Amino acid sequence: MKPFSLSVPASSANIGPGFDSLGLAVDLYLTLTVSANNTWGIDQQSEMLPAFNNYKEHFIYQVANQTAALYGKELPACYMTINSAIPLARGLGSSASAIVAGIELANQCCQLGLSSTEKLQLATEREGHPDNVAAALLGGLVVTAYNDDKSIDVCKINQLNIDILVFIPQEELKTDVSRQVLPEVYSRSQAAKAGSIGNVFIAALMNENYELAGKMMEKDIFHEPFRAKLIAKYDAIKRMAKELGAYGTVISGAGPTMLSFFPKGTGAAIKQKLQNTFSSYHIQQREIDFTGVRVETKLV
Ligand SMILES: Nc1ncnc2c1ncn2[C@@H]1O[C@H](COP(=O)(O)OP(=O)(O)O)[C@@H](O)[C@H]1O
Ligand SMILES: N[C@@H](CCOP(=O)(O)O)C(=O)O
Repeated sequence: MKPFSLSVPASSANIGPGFDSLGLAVDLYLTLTVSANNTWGIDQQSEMLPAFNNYKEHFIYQVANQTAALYGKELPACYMTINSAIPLARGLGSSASAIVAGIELANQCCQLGLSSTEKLQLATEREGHPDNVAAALLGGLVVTAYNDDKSIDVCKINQLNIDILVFIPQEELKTDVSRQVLPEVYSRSQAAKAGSIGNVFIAALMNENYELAGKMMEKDIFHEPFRAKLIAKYDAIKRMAKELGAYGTVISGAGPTMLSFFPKGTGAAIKQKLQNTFSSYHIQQREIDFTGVRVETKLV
């Protein structure tokens, strides 16, 4: 096996009304450098990454091992260096990136020849929803549907002429905890309204009508009203971002990170003003990653 490296972007799911459907790939990366070895070795170079005692406990190894086994293969022993700039449990898809990395690790090490569709299928089954994993795999803004037969339909939007700010707090919020506050059922009128808001949101983005898209972003019915209470400065961040010209501000994924869309070219100056007010948050301007997972075999 030739040495290779993998990089997988972070992702922001939902973007307001697209609960479990929309995902936006952002330029924070999980990276793996992998080479064949006599025994397994995992070297984590980022303090953010979760501690482990034995390689068999490592989440990425487990996903890779399970993927290889599904295709009747055994994962060969590797030495793997892992780095990450994706904060854990903040609503930026760290678990989705780790799942995509594990699947790609097995794909490369065992020469599975998996297609994008197969990778998306495996990753969605592991994560439970396709929004983050589709963005991490494909890049861009993905619009997904997870069908009753477990197949996934996906469209990718590559044209977004906006600046993006993310507000990352110090506190973690696990996705499973943040899903527990959501209702099991919605009435027909709520579902119809929530669906129509999502439809207008995507149509407005396609028309580059960002004012309308921003208005729709902030009208979600599926999850934001229930999760807002889990985020300390939810209302204050939305209010100030709007005053400074944001099209719209939403919870990133299951939270607690928030994300704003701003007119192109305005993000950098506005970021500074917001950072001065919300000093407990790490506010970053991020770019959209339009590529998704990358594999590089020409290592120096
Ligand atoms: N690179 C990684 N290596 C190992 N485990 C990871 C990695 N990234 C994420 N995880 C696991 O996923 C958990 C976070 O998942 P989750 O609660 O869904 O939050 P999010 O995906 O929004 O960051 C972490 O606490 C950790 O258990
Ligand atoms: N659609 C999911 C997205 C979770 O994203 P994460 O980045 O918080 O894992 C949800 O809203 O629960």
